[in-house]
Amino acid sequence: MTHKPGIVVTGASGRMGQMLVRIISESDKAQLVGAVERTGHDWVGQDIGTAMGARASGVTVIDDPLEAFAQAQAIIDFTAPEATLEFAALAAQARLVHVIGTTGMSDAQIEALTPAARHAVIVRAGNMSLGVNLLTQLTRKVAAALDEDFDIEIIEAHHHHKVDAPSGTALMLGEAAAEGRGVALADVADRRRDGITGARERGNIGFVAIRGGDIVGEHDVLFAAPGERITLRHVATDRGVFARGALRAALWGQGKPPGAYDMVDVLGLND
Ligand SMILES: NC(=O)C1=CN([C@@H]2O[C@H](COP(=O)(O)OP(=O)(O)OC[C@H]3O[C@@H](n4cnc5c(N)ncnc54)[C@H](O)[C@@H]3O)[C@@H](O)[C@H]2O)C=CC1
Ligand SMILES: O=C(O)C1=N[C@H](C(=O)O)C[C@H](O)C1
Repeated sequence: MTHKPGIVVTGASGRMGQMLVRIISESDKAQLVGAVERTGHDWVGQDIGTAMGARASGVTVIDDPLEAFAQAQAIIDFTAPEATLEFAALAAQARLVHVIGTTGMSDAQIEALTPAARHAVIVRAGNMSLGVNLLTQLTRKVAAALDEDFDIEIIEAHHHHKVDAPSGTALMLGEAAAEGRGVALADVADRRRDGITGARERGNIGFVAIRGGDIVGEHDVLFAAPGERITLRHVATDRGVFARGALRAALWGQGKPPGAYDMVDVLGLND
């Protein structure tokens, strides 16, 4: 019998957590061995399947990540920045593959993952879908082919519960566009527009965030010049695309040397 890597889902009651529990439970390549929620959450102590309104899974939601990680080969983590940093330290101690989908991390928080990546495989991406990771490659190429006559704007739309802006995906696309242009995103990002802003600065990369209803995730990269426009677009209609990508990353990371990776590595999309 082949060994199926054991996976812990952190933030198991969340929108992504529940989708991950479902996708892992249906997979014949991995097994769900743990579900973690924050202390005080109603689901702690309950079977994750039952809490989700499905069949009992035999996995109880607990609030002690260390105990959960002891059973596992990988954790899949779509939670919040502070929680992700805590999990990274624990996953590194246990030498687990840590798949990070959490967005809204500051530069300092991302930098703080570096020590953990010396001991464990970390796969982190603001978007785990195949489509968006292809879109980043296309964005880089189009940005490299066009000059600054083309204003670049990144427009993203998400559900009304989302707490961070711009989205992790928008920032990935912004990085790709900046890389294509040979500039640093930090030098050209235009993230705030309100009031008398003055005319748009040539060469800037603008970000626009829409929040409403149950939008899963939509991203447009607009290249607008006098007389013509190009739009590259990705629309996610089902969180399963992120969860399947994350599971693929957790399996891909098994046996890889410690380090910081992203979905471009997992999907083999390097140019
Ligand atoms: N990279 C990607 O492909 C995607 C990333 N995301 C990101 O994933 C994150 C979560 O998104 P959602 O599931 O929509 O949010 P959510 O709010 O539905 O779920 C987050 C869960 O994490 C739990 N949590 C927070 N702190 C915790 C802690 N210390 N210990 C254990 N659990 C803790 C919360 O109780 C909650 O259940 C966000 O940052 C979002 O932007 C979402 C979708 C795709
Ligand atoms: O919070 C979400 O929902 C999503 N977050 C990710 C992001 O910030 O880009 C990915 C996806 O768009 C859904």
